[in-house]
Amino acid sequence: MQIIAVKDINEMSRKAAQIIREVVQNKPDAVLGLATGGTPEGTYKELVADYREHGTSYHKVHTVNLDEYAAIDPSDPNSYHTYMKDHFFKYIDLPENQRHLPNSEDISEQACARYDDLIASLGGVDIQLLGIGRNGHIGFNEPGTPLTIGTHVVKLTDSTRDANARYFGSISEVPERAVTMGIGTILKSKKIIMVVSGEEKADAMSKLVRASVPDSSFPASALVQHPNVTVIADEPALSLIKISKE
Ligand SMILES: N[C@@H]1[C@@H](O)[C@H](O)[C@@H](COP(=O)(O)O)O[C@@H]1O
Repeated sequence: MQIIAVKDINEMSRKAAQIIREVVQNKPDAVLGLATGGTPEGTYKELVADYREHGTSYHKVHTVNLDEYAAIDPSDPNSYHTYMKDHFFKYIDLPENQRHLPNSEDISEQACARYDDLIASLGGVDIQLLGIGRNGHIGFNEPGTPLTIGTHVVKLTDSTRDANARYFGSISEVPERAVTMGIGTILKSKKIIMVVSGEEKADAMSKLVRASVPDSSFPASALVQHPNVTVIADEPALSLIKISKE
């Protein structure tokens, strides 16, 4: 796991966007695994700015998102379908039928399996963008989730619902379940980049750096098994870790 230490969220976003842009430039029909949450917002802004300035095209790209709330209307302002449209898709030339998110309305096992099949049929994810939850979740793989499974439905923990209550107004409005790529799905990606920003992630970041074996009580630790992971973390997120300046 390579760790890139940056000053702040702006530098983190520029770096992450640069890595994603290079993948698309080298492979115009790349499959991009995308994430939501507050942390990647700046990454999408940078990619949109790059699209406008340099015309990096997405017309052959497919995107597959990590997760979506269960039983939420895709047009709901808090759905991840809406998030992706508002932060990225509406600004770029990515055709609508090449944007894929987990089905929020059909959360059957078959629908989950179909999502993994779809990813496989596209040739797999070339680069997967990840954030991290305060409890170490990736996607919506909460602590305790087996580290080998594919796309599935999860019951969200109180910590995750509390962290996302800021979007919904109150915790009671936050859906209780979500559909997420499993860690097994995520680990099949050819390259993974994780963006981590802010002091509230410092504890998770220090656990991640110390992780040497996959441990389902801290899902992000599964990444130690993957050969191509880059974590871009800012100073506040790294505040509990001593990094040599030499
Ligand atoms: N499902 C998303 C995750 O994919 C994301 O990584 C996490 C952290 O979000 P934030 O970046 O807002 O802290 O939030 C949600 O739970």
